[in-house]
Amino acid sequence: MPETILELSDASIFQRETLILSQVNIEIQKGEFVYLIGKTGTGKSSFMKTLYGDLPLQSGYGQIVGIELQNLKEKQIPFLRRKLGVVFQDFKLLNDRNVKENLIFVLKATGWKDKSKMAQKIDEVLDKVGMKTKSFKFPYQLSGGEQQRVAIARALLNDPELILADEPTGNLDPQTSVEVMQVLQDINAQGNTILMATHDYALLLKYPSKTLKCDGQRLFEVVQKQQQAKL
Ligand SMILES: Nc1ncnc2c1ncn2[C@@H]1O[C@H](COP(=O)(O)OP(=O)(O)OP(=O)(O)O)[C@@H](O)[C@H]1O
Repeated sequence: MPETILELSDASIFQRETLILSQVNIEIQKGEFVYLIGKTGTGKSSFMKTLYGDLPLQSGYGQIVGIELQNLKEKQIPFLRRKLGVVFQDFKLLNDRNVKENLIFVLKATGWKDKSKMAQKIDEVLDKVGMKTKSFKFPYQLSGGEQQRVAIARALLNDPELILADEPTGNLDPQTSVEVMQVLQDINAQGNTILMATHDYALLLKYPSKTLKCDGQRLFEVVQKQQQAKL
């Protein structure tokens, strides 16, 4: 039975009074890897922000990981974020502490108390992204690709039902982008559902998958053939 992790119907996305996207009708099923593409300024980040509760859904229906977006209350946002893993272009690691401490910070903030369980979880997520041996490094001692791997590990800490990655390779060179993408592919192969906003058409061609496109205030699915024709 497919499980719908994300569903929007007749939804509109606004930045204050400005309409960014309208008549959004999409679904993402458990286990899918979905790209979100579109020219700069077409609304990818606004869409992502709506999904993690940073922008209110002002009109239409939306549910994400079982939580309705249109009536989302301020106090439900931490609960929503705990069910999501969010990865940003600029990593957003805390520079004043090492990798392990960055992960402990998130675990504590999300209610974990048992030290041995925390250590076990940290080992597990760092292992998944190939960073187990670097847990004592500070972010500034790591390459961009390594920092993004740690950010992906951090997103995995609470076994998220959906990972939202907003331009995760945007600050990385092409080779490192492929390496980070391979980590995301491996995580997806292990059952994680991923929505990734990207500008990187080389990745789309190398790792074809379901693709949503923002264009002309609309968000719609495109097929790979069309993407290639437009390159
Ligand atoms: N805080 C804000 N207040 C008002 N308008 C905003 C705000 N943030 C973004 N916008 C506008 O919303 C539109 C969509 O921006 P958004 O950042 O969602 O696009 P994007 O597709 O993610 O672009 P990029 O690829 O450059 O990140 C743009 O016209 C932008 O100017």
